[in-house]
Amino acid sequence: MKVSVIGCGYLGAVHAATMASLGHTVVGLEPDATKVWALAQGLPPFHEPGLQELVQEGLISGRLEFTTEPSAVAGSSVHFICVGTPQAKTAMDADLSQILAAIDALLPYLHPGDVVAGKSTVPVGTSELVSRRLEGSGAFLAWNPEFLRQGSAVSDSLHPERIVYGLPSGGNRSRIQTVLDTVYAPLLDGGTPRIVTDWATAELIKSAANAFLAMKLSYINAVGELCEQVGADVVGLSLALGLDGRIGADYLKAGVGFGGGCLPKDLRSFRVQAKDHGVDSLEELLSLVDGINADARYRAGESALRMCGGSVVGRRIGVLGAAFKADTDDVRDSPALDIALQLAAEGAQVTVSDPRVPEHTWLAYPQLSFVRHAEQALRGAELAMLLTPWPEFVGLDPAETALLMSVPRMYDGRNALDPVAWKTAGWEYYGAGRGMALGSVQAAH
Ligand SMILES: NC(=O)C1=CN([C@@H]2O[C@H](COP(=O)(O)OP(=O)(O)OC[C@H]3O[C@@H](n4cnc5c(N)ncnc54)[C@H](O)[C@@H]3O)[C@@H](O)[C@H]2O)C=CC1
Ligand SMILES: O=C(O)[C@H]1O[C@H](OP(=O)(O)OP(=O)(O)OC[C@H]2O[C@@H](n3ccc(=O)[nH]c3=O)[C@H](O)[C@@H]2O)[C@H](O)[C@@H](O)[C@@H]1O
Repeated sequence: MKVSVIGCGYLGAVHAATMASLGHTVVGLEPDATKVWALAQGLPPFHEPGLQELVQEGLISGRLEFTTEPSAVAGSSVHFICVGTPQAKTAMDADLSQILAAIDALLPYLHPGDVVAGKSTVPVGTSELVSRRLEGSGAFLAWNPEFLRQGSAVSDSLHPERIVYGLPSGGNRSRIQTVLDTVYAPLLDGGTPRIVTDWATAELIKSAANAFLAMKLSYINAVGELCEQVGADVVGLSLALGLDGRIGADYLKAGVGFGGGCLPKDLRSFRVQAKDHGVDSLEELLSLVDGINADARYRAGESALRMCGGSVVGRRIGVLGAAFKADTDDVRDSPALDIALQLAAEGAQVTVSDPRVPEHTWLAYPQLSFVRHAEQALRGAELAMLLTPWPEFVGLDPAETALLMSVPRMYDGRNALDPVAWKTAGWEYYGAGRGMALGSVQAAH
């Protein structure tokens, strides 16, 4: 089947390459000529494990191409909409301008019977809006939200936990479902559960999923704050909670809070949706989740201040990590970057190290120094802050690293280090949600 993917950013580039690997002929449409050039060379413009190989396989097979030319989508049976839905610049709701522009650009090339499948994360009611725009084209609309995570996007796409179709009511429903079943046949045949529902439910499934993950994270971070107050250890607590199958161990790693291009903005968009529809209780719940998350970042800065004796003015701080999580180069709404900026604003001399964040990112932050390797960030520093748990940071040798520092102090914002090993090597160690607790976890089967 020929399919098009409209928007080839973090989601679309992975979706295009995945579709090609499932055997489809794929055209990826992207207005950013630099991204198209890179993708067409088989060199994705961002770091995502396994993506380069998948894109190269697609290009070599002849089934995958990238273009800036909208007419190239003509003849595709399914058009996947993967454009951005960022938070609006002056409000908390989602900015749908990329979606509407993408649909308008698609209209001249749609044929009756084509399926337009929205994958972007959108507020409830967007499908209704988009379907009105498609009127007269003869194309059908499905909302088919995506659940992949950056850093494991390729395997998440090839082995999804579920596939959701939001379909219109009426006679064309089964026809659209058949088309999508054909697209996803290799995954469905492999046993991936498929949920078929209406547009509004599909839209809400995605918002509710991201908000639930955010809620779990803010819950454990708030409990972590209590742990710090009473000298308890949130890491041991999380381990014990996670062994309860009803709770589950995922999204219980306490730290500096969640970030990225999706969880924070989707949480805020969901807040607006709840408020707009008069569900104040949900809005209040989500608002607390958002507030706890902001607080987790703020508390990291406060801990740094405390560890430096009450002021960071002129003090050298080495920050390990800038990306919002490991295995991505993405700094959108990154807690690490936010905390580094907070400390620079307090007067600290902050040097940030990240193995993947592209050099051009730093042009926007002249108040920070940037280096590629941890050693360069930590040399002469009196506080180290581990804020993104890249393996190269987690694997640092505490004794050797202590020699780099003017004072060996570690704030572990991800609880990724072994506090006993670091303290034994002479470090003052402080973990988010565990304070100076010596790692009280002992698990045995
Ligand atoms: N990043 C992720 O892991 C996931 C993202 N999502 C959702 O997917 C959507 C896209 O997110 P990202 O890929 O992270 O954003 P992104 O900003 O990396 O990618 C969006 C791409 O769309 C392109 N674009 C903008 N206007 C366009 C137009 N009119 N026609 C064609 N392309 C256009 C942009 O140039 C950009 O390359 C968002 O709604 C997001 O919430 C959903 C699941 C996972
Ligand atoms: O809509 C999206 O774009 C995606 O958003 C998230 O994926 P992603 O943003 O890639 O990252 P996550 O792995 O969910 O992590 C989000 C944030 O939570 C933090 N986190 C995660 C887990 C944890 O235990 N503790 C923790 O602090 C991460 O460091 C990161 O800052 C969701 O997990 C995906 O299902 C969803 O498709």
